[in-house]
Amino acid sequence: MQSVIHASQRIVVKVGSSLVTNDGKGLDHAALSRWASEIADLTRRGKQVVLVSSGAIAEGLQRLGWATRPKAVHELQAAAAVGQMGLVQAYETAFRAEGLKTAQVLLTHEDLADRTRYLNARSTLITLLKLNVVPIINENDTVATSEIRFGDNDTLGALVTNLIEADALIILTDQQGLYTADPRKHADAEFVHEAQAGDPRLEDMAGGAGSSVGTGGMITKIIAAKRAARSGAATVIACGREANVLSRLADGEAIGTQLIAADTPLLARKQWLADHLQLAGRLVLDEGAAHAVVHKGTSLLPIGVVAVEGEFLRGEALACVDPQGHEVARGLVNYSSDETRLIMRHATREIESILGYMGEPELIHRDNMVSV
Ligand SMILES: Nc1ncnc2c1ncn2[C@@H]1O[C@H](COP(=O)(O)OP(=O)(O)O)[C@@H](O)[C@H]1O
Ligand SMILES: N[C@@H](CCC(=O)OP(=O)(O)O)C(=O)O
Repeated sequence: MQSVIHASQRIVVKVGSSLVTNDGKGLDHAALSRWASEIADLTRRGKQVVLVSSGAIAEGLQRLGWATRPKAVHELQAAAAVGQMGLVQAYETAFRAEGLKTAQVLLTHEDLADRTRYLNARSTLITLLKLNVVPIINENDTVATSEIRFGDNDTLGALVTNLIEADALIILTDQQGLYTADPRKHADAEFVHEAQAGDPRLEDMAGGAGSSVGTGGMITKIIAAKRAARSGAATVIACGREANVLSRLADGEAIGTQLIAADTPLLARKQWLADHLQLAGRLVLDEGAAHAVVHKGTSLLPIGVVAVEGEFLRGEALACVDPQGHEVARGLVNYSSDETRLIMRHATREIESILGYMGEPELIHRDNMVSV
């Protein structure tokens, strides 16, 4: 088995808090220098690399002399703001020693949920890569509140992978990769060398965070791989403490767990629809409409809707659920909630007589809808 990284041109590398801060003991400058030198090696091979780095909160706690992680969000945000300074300073120094420039990019979920800001973030990142600059990305913790957070940087790494249509996502952590159970708790857990991203059995193997500073654990990495696969990217989960891990992967050495993308990549706009929208309500579809949307890829017509939940405006994102309540699709609605309540269960030709005007014939057009 050869690592997919060998043939990957554009790569997102994510490093977790436990690695970056030496399990919360303070920035691991030696590790940062190693990764910088390996990323420089990758760029010399013609690859483009984006780094998603955690560690701001853990480093902030250390700098502020706080022994325990506070619960209050504003204190965590303050710690992140302090720690982020240390983080970017350390990366800038480490990459400068390799002759590479860095750029700090802080993102929130809202930035990616807004189509214009999403496209701006995409073109900025691609411009930086063309300029041979290494973008260093983290969540903008200072402004992100709980409802709008990515929550963990594994998710952020996957969304950045989709955003720039990278070929691969490498998640560096404190384990060799994925085991059949958390190796900290199960000494007999077996190593998983390769699997398909999105295989539901992987989610049963993965547990929560292993250290006091990591947040997501293995489960967020497995879900990140599933998301990255939506744009056709493979994910490698490997140990960031392994010598020359990135260069060896680029040589083709099969280290870590490789999660291959099986599905055909979704079109960029559909990926954005699937991942970045905050839902404003739900439409309950009848059996026939749910089947047509999922299996035939058709638009959703008002006649197939049996119930409307929530208050929303034209253009907002809605979940479409089948009669059993399972989400089958999501998309951008052409009518407000009040209008939708009036036209649901009616044929398209009746829209004009009910509303007094005729907008689009579909409630959600197939181009603005994605099955989930
Ligand atoms: N099936 C599994 N295989 C490997 N590690 C697992 C598994 N389930 C849970 N873990 C835990 O996930 C931890 C890595 O996640 P986390 O602590 O969030 O690190 P990071 O800061 O790198 O994101 C490991 O240290 C390990 O204890
Ligand atoms: N934005 C936060 C990220 C926290 C986080 O997701 O950490 P991890 O699980 O170690 O990747 C920080 O920099 O502290």
